[in-house]
Amino acid sequence: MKVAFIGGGNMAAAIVGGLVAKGTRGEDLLVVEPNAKARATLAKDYGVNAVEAPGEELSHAEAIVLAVKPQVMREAAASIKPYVNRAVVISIAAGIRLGDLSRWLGGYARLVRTMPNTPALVHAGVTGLYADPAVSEGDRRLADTLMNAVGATVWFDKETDLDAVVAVSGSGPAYVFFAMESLEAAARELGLAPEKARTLALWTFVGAAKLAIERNEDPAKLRANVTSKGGTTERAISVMEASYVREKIMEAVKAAAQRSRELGDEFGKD
Ligand SMILES: NC(=O)C1=CN([C@@H]2O[C@H](COP(=O)(O)OP(=O)(O)OC[C@H]3O[C@@H](n4cnc5c(N)ncnc54)[C@H](OP(=O)(O)O)[C@@H]3O)[C@@H](O)[C@H]2O)C=CC1
Ligand SMILES: O=C(O)[C@@H]1CCC=N1
Repeated sequence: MKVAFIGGGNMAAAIVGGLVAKGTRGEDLLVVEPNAKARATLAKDYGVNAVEAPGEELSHAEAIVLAVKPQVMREAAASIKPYVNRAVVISIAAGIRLGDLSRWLGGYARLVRTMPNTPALVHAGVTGLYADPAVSEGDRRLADTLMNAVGATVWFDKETDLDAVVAVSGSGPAYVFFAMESLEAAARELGLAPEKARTLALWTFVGAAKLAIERNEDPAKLRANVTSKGGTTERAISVMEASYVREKIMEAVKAAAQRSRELGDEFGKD
């Protein structure tokens, strides 16, 4: 599959890296990226064709992934408009609505809105996808194949669900890293050596996630299995509950979804 990326930043690099590691040839990937250093890194690391500005070669792509910030999506869409005629266009931007994107592309309708996440780089991503009911099965399959190469895919029936997806799994890795940082910091405060603190914190996350996935059990049940009556976990959880940690996490995720809607309002205007 020939795929072009508009924007070669963090998320595009994660998807490109994941695709190349899975066997996609770098020469089948084109990245349009204004930053010379980012272009050089992508070309060196993955053997992709990296160019400064869109040109005729874009019209050979089967899929074009729009991987720029919501703030510059309108400008990026305008820059590729002359070359969009046979590709399915896949946006990974938070907030930007397909109706706005279609308008910027002169009424082009072969569009899929997605929300991937950075673990795509290690084939452990998860991507939420939405397309208008009029989008063909073939175009959906193409978008699914692309994102499925770097992790799991989950389709949604309502475009507004993508604002929830960005808040949960798009931004989610940052919440997990935040929790990792906190566990590591606590380990250090308890007197453990830094490298040992990190090993314990990281493997605790890997192990807990692996257990939850492989056993397919409710996390609440798995938590109960760790929590001995009158023991250490019970004490820790009681501190978290007294501080409303669960409620705060839920509040934070809802704030992220609200920000996604705001990005759509702010940067989707004409
Ligand atoms: N990071 C993440 O975890 C996730 C991000 N996303 C979405 O992915 C998109 C990109 O995010 P991210 O990769 O983090 O951002 P980055 O800033 O890392 O990457 C965007 C890249 O696009 C370049 N760029 C700017 N304008 C244009 C243009 N007109 N044409 C081509 N390239 C351009 C930027 O160059 P310069 O820096 O020089 O401006 C930059 O290198 C966003 O819309 C975000 O919502 C989705 C899921 C997860
Ligand atoms: O923070 C952001 O806006 C982007 C979208 C999801 C992850 N990063």
